[in-house]
Amino acid sequence: MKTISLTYPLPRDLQPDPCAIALGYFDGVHIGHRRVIQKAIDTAKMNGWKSAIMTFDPHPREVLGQTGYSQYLTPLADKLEQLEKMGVDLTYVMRFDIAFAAVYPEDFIAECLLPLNCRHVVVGFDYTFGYRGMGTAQTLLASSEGRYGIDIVGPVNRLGEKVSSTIIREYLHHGNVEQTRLLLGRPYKIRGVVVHGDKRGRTIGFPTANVRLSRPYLIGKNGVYGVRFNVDGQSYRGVMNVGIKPTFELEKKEKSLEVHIFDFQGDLYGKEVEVEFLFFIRDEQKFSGVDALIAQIREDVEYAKRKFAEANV
Ligand SMILES: Cc1cc2nc3c(=O)[nH]c(=O)nc-3n(C[C@H](O)[C@H](O)[C@H](O)COP(=O)(O)O)c2cc1C
Ligand SMILES: Nc1ncnc2c1ncn2[C@@H]1O[C@H](COP(=O)(O)OP(=O)(O)O)[C@@H](O)[C@H]1O
Repeated sequence: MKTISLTYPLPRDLQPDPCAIALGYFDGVHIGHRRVIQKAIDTAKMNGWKSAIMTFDPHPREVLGQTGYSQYLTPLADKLEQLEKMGVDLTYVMRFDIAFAAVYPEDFIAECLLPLNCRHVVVGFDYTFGYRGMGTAQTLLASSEGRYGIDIVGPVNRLGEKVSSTIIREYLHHGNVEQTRLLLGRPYKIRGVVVHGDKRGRTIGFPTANVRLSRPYLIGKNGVYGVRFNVDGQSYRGVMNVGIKPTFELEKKEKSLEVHIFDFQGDLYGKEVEVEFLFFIRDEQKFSGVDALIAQIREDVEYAKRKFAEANV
């Protein structure tokens, strides 16, 4: 997949091949997004065009000063990875800045869309674009003048609701990672690097790989999770604590992610790893002492092993 970064106004020397393009922010690349993206891929294939995506970075809400959008389900690099996996030929990453936010919908079509040589545009039914989000699928229809075809993809529903990045974020805030998995079509996954912790893990019999996030991921509810831990091309099962380790009353109340990996021995410091959230086990707790914590971690491990075996994940 080719990735092209664009800023508004677009350069004049673009001479792209004809394409079918899907428009959207696509945080998470969830099953609703996939329907839109797949439509562009299929239309491109049928017509001998390139399949293309136009996405934006950073999130409009981050730029327009609304809160709550500095953490993502798929930070840009993860989004690109998912799009590539789907077989998209070309992704345009449009920088979302103040100048771009002020572009009227009709000008967006004339100045940002048509220069990309798009023959077909695919959007979700509730997609909005341009200044104050005033542009809709209807605007695209009204402005096409036969220059491009349009597909408007209807809502994809799951678990009784319209699949959306917002609802997935809410699920993560409640620790509902199994529901998240259904809506994403894959487990929620973060990437990071293993860093040094307080070296306490090994003294309590449960060494933990402390994972420092490489990208701005949304981390949901504090608590203990059953996870898959991927490193060096190998995949392991394990349990992860997300939280501030209240038992130890540490000065730094920073959120940490620590994975105890089953059937693993070795040194992981400095390694790039992936953690997939598979199921929630319990809330993080403050224990009366280390012995109570160790007893509980033993139970967590037993529970997780049973659950892994039952679910075969
Ligand atoms: C499965 C699991 C569950 C944990 N649950 C808690 C908890 O509920 N409360 C808590 O204070 N710490 C909890 N911890 C964190 C331990 O306190 C932590 O792993 C230990 O302090 C080691 O820290 P270190 O890696 O910085 O040396 C848990 C750790 C694991 C692996
Ligand atoms: N089964 C295991 N799970 C997690 N880490 C392990 C395991 N076996 C060995 N390790 C190594 O031990 C380190 C964790 O030991 P720990 O005492 O908890 O130290 P730290 O406080 O630096 O995390 C990991 O970063 C990794 O290099």
